[in-house]
Amino acid sequence: MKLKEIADLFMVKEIEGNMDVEITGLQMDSRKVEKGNLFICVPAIKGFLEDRHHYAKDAIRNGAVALLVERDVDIDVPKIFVKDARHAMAVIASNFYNHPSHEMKLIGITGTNGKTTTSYIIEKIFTDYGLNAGLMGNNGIQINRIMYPTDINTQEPPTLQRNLRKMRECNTEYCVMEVTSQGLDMKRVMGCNFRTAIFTNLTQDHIDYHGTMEQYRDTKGLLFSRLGNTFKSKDEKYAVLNADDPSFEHFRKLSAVEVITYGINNEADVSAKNITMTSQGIRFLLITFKGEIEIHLQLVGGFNVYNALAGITAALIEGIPLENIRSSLSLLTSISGRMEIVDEGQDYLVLVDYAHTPDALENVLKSIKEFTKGKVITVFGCGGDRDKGKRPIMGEIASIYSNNVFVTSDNPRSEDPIKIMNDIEKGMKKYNSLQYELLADREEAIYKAIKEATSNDVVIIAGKGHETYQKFNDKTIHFDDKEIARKAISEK
Ligand SMILES: CC(=O)N[C@H]1[C@@H](OP(=O)(O)OP(=O)(O)OC[C@H]2O[C@@H](n3ccc(=O)[nH]c3=O)[C@H](O)[C@@H]2O)O[C@H](CO)[C@@H](O)[C@@H]1O[C@H](C)C(=O)N[C@@H](C)C(=O)N[C@H](CCC(=O)O)C(=O)O
Ligand SMILES: Nc1ncnc2c1ncn2[C@@H]1O[C@H](COP(=O)(O)OP(=O)(O)OP(=O)(O)O)[C@@H](O)[C@H]1O
Ligand SMILES: N[C@H](CCC[C@H](N)C(=O)O)C(=O)O
Repeated sequence: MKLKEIADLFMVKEIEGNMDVEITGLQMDSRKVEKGNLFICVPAIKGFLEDRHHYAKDAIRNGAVALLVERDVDIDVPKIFVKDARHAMAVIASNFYNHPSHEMKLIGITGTNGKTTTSYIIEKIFTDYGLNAGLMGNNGIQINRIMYPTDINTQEPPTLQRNLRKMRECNTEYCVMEVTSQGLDMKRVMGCNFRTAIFTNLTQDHIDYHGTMEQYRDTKGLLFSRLGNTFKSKDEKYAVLNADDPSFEHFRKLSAVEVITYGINNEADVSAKNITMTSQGIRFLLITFKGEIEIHLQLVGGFNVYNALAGITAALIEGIPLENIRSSLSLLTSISGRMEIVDEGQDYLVLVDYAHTPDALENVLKSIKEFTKGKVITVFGCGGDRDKGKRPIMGEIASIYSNNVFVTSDNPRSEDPIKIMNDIEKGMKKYNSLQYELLADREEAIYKAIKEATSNDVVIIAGKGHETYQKFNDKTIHFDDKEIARKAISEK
């Protein structure tokens, strides 16, 4: 694509230099620039990103041939000046890759918890039905059933649109994408032609970024308000909303498209009745606008009924029969790092889960309480450089529902692990003759928790799920909760 064609995408802009240069790709990280790229100078955002204008020189040195900027930088190369580089980046990326989201059906999932789980449920049902479905989210990018790693959940437009194009080249018909609140705020998915937008739930997280819960909610609402406001189109769009969530009405009002609801307690188009839970899974009667059927999930945790209902609704929209949905759900075993059982033949249950928000931890512990005959032993920590407000709340939740708690480290990043544990401890209360210990070394905490377990107990290792690293101020080390748990069980 010529630089001139890129400049012509904007009404209000200034240009400087030769617009005839050929652009080979788009980049917003000077370290990743390739020869012939356009380097996009996005500004810093809420203290989360370094201002890319500072890296323009590095980018040119590394092979970039032109710059998109919000303000002038003293480098003599062709430049396009725009008012909003993030908006421009989204427009350019979609155009550069020839709007791949218009050639497939895009399903976006937003909410505090349950995005990854719901996306896997959808992918399973769709794939079993013979549809080619890709995934984009926290666990990576899956194209033609191969998972590629990512360092970010909702990707920046140059990577996101490139990956959507790759998916199209591999005949992907559906892309199921996790859409985070930061992603929406940073305009990463602007221009993506979503067919279905799903809302899971809204509880406290990321207040460090958004400032207040209202702002966090309003940002999530963008996924629904941006779905469109016209009905003269062949590709119908749908908002799938959790009728039981307190924010339901807010999102319903924002949606101009058809709203389809799911829920358990409030009236909904897709609902579950007669729910029974064990440590092996969940059974319920599914009631939908297409009929009723008994569902058996091998997933553990009552909250997974909501994730299943959201996924089922997305499948019903695409006309997948109830019998196929039932069969796929019965075959879905655990999802990496989500209530995943670590089984070394021991007579107590060990679960690795990704609960890193108060609501997730509470739901997980409540669910465990429902089926545990013995003690609940919890290992968890809170991330450094993330919402500090959730630390004491999670401390209190862990103390309410556990018999033993090992507070430990979960990616301390630039913070002092001891300080994070102390923040958590402020919320801990001596409920039910609770015993707890602060152990910064996560491996030691897991070993002690497993040593403590006896027959019929449950050890829940929360917060890191599928992650295979631990991030410290000065280094990132390999760390895998499942691996350590397996070792600890077999060495016991
Ligand atoms: C803090 C932050 O947002 N970092 C994002 C950023 O990484 P980065 O390394 O470029 O970060 P930076 O702070 O701008 O730069 C760090 C250093 O890199 C060097 N640098 C930086 C830029 C450059 O052009 N050249 C360059 O040399 C400099 O030495 C600089 O000091 O740009 C990367 C490429 O897009 C992102 O992957 C990465 O997101 C990280 C992983 C992140 O955690 N982001 C958060 C805010 C986020 O978006 N999270 C949500 C998840 C929410 C959820 O799941 O609930 C998400 O959607 O992922
Ligand atoms: N519907 C739900 N309601 C509440 N908690 C849930 C729900 N689904 C999952 N959880 C809990 O949240 C954790 C994270 O689940 P999942 O990865 O599916 O969510 P996510 O929205 O993708 O999270 P993140 O944005 O942080 O990646 C799970 O390990 C579980 O503890
Ligand atoms: N996407 C979330 C994941 C948090 C996972 C937890 N293990 C942590 O590191 O805090 C975040 O980056 O805030």
